[in-house]
Amino acid sequence: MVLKIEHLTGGYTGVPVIKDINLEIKAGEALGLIGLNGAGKSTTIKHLLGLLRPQKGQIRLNDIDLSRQPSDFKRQVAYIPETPVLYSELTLKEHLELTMMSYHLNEKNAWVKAQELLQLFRLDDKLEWLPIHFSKGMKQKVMIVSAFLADTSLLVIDEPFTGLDPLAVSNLITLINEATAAGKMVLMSTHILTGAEQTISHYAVLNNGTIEMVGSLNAIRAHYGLTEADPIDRIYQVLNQEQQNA
Ligand SMILES: Nc1ncnc2c1ncn2[C@@H]1O[C@H](COP(=O)(O)OP(=O)(O)OP(=O)(O)O)[C@@H](O)[C@H]1O
Repeated sequence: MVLKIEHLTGGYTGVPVIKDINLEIKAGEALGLIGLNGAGKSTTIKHLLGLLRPQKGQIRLNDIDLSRQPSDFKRQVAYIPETPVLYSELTLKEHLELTMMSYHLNEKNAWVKAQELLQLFRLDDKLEWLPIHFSKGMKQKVMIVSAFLADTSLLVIDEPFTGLDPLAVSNLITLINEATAAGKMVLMSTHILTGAEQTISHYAVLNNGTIEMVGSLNAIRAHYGLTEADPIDRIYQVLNQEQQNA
């Protein structure tokens, strides 16, 4: 399996927000999408989820083209949004049943996996709860459980670490590492670089709607003139300086 984003130009109106984006994620790889606020990370993700129509370019998972076979493509993709999206009238159990139906999962096998994930995130005794009873972090955990339950080839994760306690962060990192070890692909947008390095194989830096570079953490350090002693988050200061000089 390979995800290919080729010459993607798009956005919300006629004026493109992202321009000529080229990205590739192979089986077993986790790509970190980084960049300042407004750089175009969420817009790229919205295109990848089929929520926005490209002005130019294409997105393919192997030979499945998103614009031509949207249902086949979307069945291969699970998404963990930055802000949890839950139906107020559905219990946790019903949310998981919805995931099982949407992804055509075998219910018996899926419940075995669901129980493991629920236990990991300490939600196993909350199956009858409605979203109103959940804290922000618990809602985020429901999104995580649903996404890993879906067992798709590609996992798209937007700002995964905000709002989670350290135990949940550590469990999420373990799950992502297990997914890539099993040959799945991950695209993760994140501002929190410390910690992300435990899961991410390479990074793409978005700056003002274009990909400025793709590479390992060391390649990024070299590109932006950072030394090994510099905290990796220093990259944001360099990007900010670049924008001010432009
Ligand atoms: N719904 C929208 N309609 C019009 N323009 C939008 C919309 N959402 C975002 N934009 C614009 O698109 C550009 C890229 O925004 P995007 O949300 O992709 O950035 P981001 O890199 O995800 O930022 P952040 O780190 O703040 O989440 C910004 O200039 C933003 O103003």
